[in-house]
Amino acid sequence: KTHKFWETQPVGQFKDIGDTSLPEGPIEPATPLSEVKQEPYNLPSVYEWTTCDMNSDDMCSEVYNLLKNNYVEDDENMFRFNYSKEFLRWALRPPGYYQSWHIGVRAKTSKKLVAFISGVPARIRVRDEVVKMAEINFLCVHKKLRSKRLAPVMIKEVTRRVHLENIWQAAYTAGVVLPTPITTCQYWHRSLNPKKLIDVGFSRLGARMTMSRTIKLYKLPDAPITPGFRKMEPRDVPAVTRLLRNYLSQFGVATDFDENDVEHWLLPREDVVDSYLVESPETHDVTDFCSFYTLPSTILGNPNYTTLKAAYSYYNVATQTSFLQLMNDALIVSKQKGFDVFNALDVMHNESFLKELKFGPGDGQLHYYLYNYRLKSALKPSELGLVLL
Ligand SMILES: CCCCCCCCCCCCCC(=O)CSCCNC(=O)CCNC(=O)[C@H](O)C(C)(C)COP(=O)(O)OP(=O)(O)OC[C@H]1O[C@@H](n2cnc3c(N)ncnc32)[C@H](O)[C@@H]1OP(=O)(O)O
Ligand SMILES: CCOC(=O)c1cnc2ccc(OC)cc2c1SCCC#N
Repeated sequence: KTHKFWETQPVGQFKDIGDTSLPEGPIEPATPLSEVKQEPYNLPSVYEWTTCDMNSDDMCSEVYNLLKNNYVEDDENMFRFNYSKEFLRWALRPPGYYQSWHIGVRAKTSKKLVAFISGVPARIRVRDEVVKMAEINFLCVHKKLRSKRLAPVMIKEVTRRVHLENIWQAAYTAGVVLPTPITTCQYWHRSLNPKKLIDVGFSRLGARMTMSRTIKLYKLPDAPITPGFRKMEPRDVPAVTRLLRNYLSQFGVATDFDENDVEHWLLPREDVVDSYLVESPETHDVTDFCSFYTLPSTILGNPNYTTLKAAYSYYNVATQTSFLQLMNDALIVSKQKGFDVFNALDVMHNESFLKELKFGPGDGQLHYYLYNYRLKSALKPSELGLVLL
C-alpha cells in the first residue's frame, strides 16, 4: 500500500521499521517562525477556510452537526460517534488552547461547514523527555466530499498553524493503519444493558443462554462497595494530581498533567466526564481514583433504538483499593447513570481487570501515532499512559 501523502511527512516510515540506527526523538528540526508558511494552504476554489469559535453556540452547533452526520462509524456501520456540544467545548478548550487550531472548511456559495480538524496543546512525556505537542482530533470530511484528497490539505494546514505557535510534534490516534503506529490497542466492552446490545445486534445471546440468564450474568450492585468512594471535587485537585503523576511516571509515553490540567480534564462535568476517588475514612488521604467520559453513538438503521449511551474508561489509579474493586465500582456507578456499555482500551494496567470484570474484546483496533518524533521501538499498550478522546 503506498501512502502518497504520509510518505512526504516527518513520521516513522514503514521502510524504516527495525532500523535501530535511527535516533529516538524529533525527525525534523524546529524551524525559525519566519520560515513557516505565513498564508493558509490552497483549497479547491469552491471552498474556504474558517476558524471555529467553539464559544459561539451557532459555530459549536455547526461542528456538532457535521460530526454527528459524518464522523467515525464502526466497520459494520452499526454506530456513529455522536460527541455532544458540551463534550466538544470541553475537549477543544483546555488550558492554553488556540482558537486558530479549530479549523473548518466551508463551501463558498452555501457557507455550509463541510470539513473540520482540531488541535489542542498538551505536554506529553516520551520516556524522559517532556515534549510540547498538539493533540489532533475530530478530523472530518463530509461524506459527499470523500476521496478528493482534502484530508492532506487539512492536515498540512493544522500543521502550519501549530508550527506558528512554535510546536513541532503531535499525537493522534486512528482506526486506520498509517505510517507508523507507536502502539496498537484493542477496545474492550463491558455490557451494562445486555438486552439493548443484543437487540441492536452488537452482542449475541451466548450458546445455551437465555436473555434472563444473560441479564443476570451482567447484573451489578445498586451502589459502589468501597468505603470512602465519592465524586471528585475541586478541593481534591492537588491530591489527584499527585496520585496521577506518580502513576503515569511508569509508562513510556504519558500525559504530563499538572494541577491546571487535572482541573480541566478530570473535574466532573455532567454528561461529559465523571470522576470518583477513594478518601480513606481513617486518614482522609486520597488513595484511589477512577474516571470515565461520556460518548454516545447514533445507532444506525435500527427501528427501535436511536442512541447508544457509552462510557469510556479514562484515567484510573489504585494504590490501596484493589484495581478490580475500584473498576467494579466504576461499572456500578456507570450502570446507575444509565450507560448501556462501559468501554476500555487495553492501555496502562487495564488488562488486569478486563476479563475478570466481564469485558469482551471488540473487533476494532486503535492505533496511536506521534508526528515528527521517532521511537526506537514500538510500545506495548501496557506501556502507554495516554488516552485521547
Ligand atoms: C507539529 C503538528 C503536526 C499536526 C498534524 C499531525 C498529523 C495529524 C493527522 C490527522 C489525525 C486525525 C486524528 C483523528 O481525527 C481521530 S481518527 C478519526 C478520523 N476521522 C474519521 O474517520 C471520520 C470519518 N472519515 C472522514 O471524515 C474521512 O474519511 C477522513 C477525513 C478521515 C479522510 O478523508 P478522505 O476523503 O477519506 O481521504 P482523502 O481526503 O482523499 O485523503 C486520503 C489521505 O488521507 C489519509 N487518511 C485517511 N484517514 C486518515 C486519518 N484518520 N488520519 C490521518 N490520515 C488519514 C489517507 O491515508 C490518505 O493519505 P495517503 O495517500 O498518504 O495514505
Ligand atoms: C457496544 C460497543 O461498541 C461501542 O461502544 C461503539 C460505539 N460507537 C462506535 C462508533 C464508531 C466506531 O468506529 C470505530 C466504533 C464504535 C463502537 S466500538 C469502538 C469504540 C469503543 N469501545
